[in-house]
Amino acid sequence: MIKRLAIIGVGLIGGSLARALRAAGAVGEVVGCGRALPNLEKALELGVVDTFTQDPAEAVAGADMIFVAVPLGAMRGVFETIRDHLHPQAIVTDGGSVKGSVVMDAIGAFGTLPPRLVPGHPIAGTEHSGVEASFAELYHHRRVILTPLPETDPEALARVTAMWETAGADVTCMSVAHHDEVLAATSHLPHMLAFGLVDTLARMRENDEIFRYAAGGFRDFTRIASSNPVMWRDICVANREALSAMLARFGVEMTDLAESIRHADGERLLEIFARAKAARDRYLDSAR
Ligand SMILES: NC(=O)C1=CN([C@@H]2O[C@H](COP(=O)(O)OP(=O)(O)OC[C@H]3O[C@@H](n4cnc5c(N)ncnc54)[C@H](O)[C@@H]3O)[C@@H](O)[C@H]2O)C=CC1
Ligand SMILES: O=C(O)C(=O)Cc1ccc(O)cc1
Repeated sequence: MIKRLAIIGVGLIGGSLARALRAAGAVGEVVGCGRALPNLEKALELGVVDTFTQDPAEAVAGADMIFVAVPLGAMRGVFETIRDHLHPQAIVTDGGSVKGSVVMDAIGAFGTLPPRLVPGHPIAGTEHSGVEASFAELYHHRRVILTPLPETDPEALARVTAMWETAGADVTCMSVAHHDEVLAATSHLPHMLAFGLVDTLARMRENDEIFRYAAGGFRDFTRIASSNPVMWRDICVANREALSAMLARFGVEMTDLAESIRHADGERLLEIFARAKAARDRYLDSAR
């Protein structure tokens, strides 16, 4: 049971956690904190938070659990603002999509990694932002990755694990570096492909006509290109090393595919498509 939960950044991710914990009766009071007043007023009106403030230092006062769910570029500033206002037993965790940058931001702000800081990442979301997009079931049967460090307090880790499980999630732990490499491949690269494809087509002269004749495959593939540009700029910058490596690798594979097409190498094309179909079918089976 969390007595006082401070949510810094009451958007899709922060708002959904607050809703889930409230629905489970696992939280006493929820204090929301953010920069945009209309979003905080909406959070209050929707019953996602009990009170709100625009000052993170005020939000964390007396809180036993603090969830930071702001864009990655705002993490360090939030850590610096809350640093001197945390209760000694308070646990700080976050939902940022990259973990190496959050750990570096925490070390930069606190001087050393606080033992009661548990870096985390829910592998769940949508292309929508803001508290109005949040919903209590977002984390049901979805994975949450925690990346504790050797200095992380086991009791803090256990409490954050229990919090996510109460929200309906399955919790996995892994190292910061492994997290950032895996997510570069499975989440950050696909978002780059969607953004890149839609931008390329949008800049072609005939784009009105092209979009008019786009079929379901285009819609499925490009849904994530509607995601928040600020959030994705921050993810790219924060995970630039792993993402650049994945993009370079993918570029080589695309060049190979283009060559096979140019040479009408049907055998090679069948080999690539059959391997990809089998892999996706296996993924869907295991995700069921
Ligand atoms: N959108 C998604 O599908 C997922 C996002 N994430 C991560 O979760 C975090 C939050 O993302 P969303 O909830 O989607 O974004 P969002 O845009 O819905 O919510 C972010 C909130 O943070 C507030 N904010 C921005 N700067 C702030 C600051 N300096 N101080 C206090 N509040 C501030 C904004 O006003 C906004 O209400 C990001 O770090 C993102 O990488 C993680 C998993 C999935
Ligand atoms: O909308 C989708 O399908 C997503 O992939 C959402 C998402 C975005 C960022 C994350 O770090 C995790 C999940």
